[in-house]
Amino acid sequence: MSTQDTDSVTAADTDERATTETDTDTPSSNPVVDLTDVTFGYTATPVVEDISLEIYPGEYVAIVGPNGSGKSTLMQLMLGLLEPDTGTAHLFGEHANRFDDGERIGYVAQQANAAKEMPITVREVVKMGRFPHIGFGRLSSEDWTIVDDALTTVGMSAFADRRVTQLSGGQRQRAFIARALASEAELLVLDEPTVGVDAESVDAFYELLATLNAEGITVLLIEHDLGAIVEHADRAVCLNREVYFDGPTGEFVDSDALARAFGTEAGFLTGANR
Ligand SMILES: Nc1ncnc2c1ncn2[C@@H]1O[C@H](COP(=O)(O)OP(=O)(O)OP(=O)(O)O)[C@@H](O)[C@H]1O
Repeated sequence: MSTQDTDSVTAADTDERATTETDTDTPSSNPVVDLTDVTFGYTATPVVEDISLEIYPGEYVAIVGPNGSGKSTLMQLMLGLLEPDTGTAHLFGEHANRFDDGERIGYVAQQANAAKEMPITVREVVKMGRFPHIGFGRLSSEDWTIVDDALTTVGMSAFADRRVTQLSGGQRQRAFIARALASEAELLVLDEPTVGVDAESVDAFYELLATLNAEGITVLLIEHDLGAIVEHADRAVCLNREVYFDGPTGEFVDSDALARAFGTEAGFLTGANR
């Protein structure tokens, strides 16, 4: 979904907006992520080069590309965790800095890195989602309601008191999505969220993402499984240092971008060589 409900906006509302000098509402057409001519390298050789792309509220975008093609780097540039060598990266209309927008962004890191050693419970993980709102103060009863609602949404209420180290991969990912929901994030960023998650849980996981996206949350993910991307995401950005394709997922698999970006891997990815 990529549009917002504007039916309820009356002509009077529109006039008032037009004449209000201190209008701080963000128009729905403003991009959440806005990269312009971004080039970045860890050394003198760029790993992403001359990337321009915009992601709008409500979109469901998958970044795809072969190993080492710069996907995670691009995501870090989008979030302001890395600074472009040249070009600009904006997040919610400002210089990208994930920490300035902590409450608006839910970041779900790669499964392999997430919570491996965290000796805390699921509820404690989800509670962290409230920290951008309350600092290190105590959670109010309203905050706890938000935490419990987030646990319910991801189907993890029954596991609330279990340590995250004692969860399956899929359950752990749900716990981290619940943390993002508890922070009332507008943008959910997921780096290979289904790595290490069993096949059955993967389907349920994508259903959850679809539900959240239908509720208006912008979803941006890195995913290796092209089948999953075509089935679930609306838009694919295919990267191999440069952008090879940016458009509807349905058009991606049939485009020559797949072969150009992935080379001989392409047949395996689409199942042609299996
Ligand atoms: N911290 C770093 N220091 C130096 N080089 C790095 C660093 N992180 C990544 N690279 C290199 O930059 C290139 C792009 O890496 P990146 O992790 O962005 O690719 P990716 O598409 O996410 O890969 P994968 O699909 O394997 O996770 C690779 O050649 C990688 O070796």
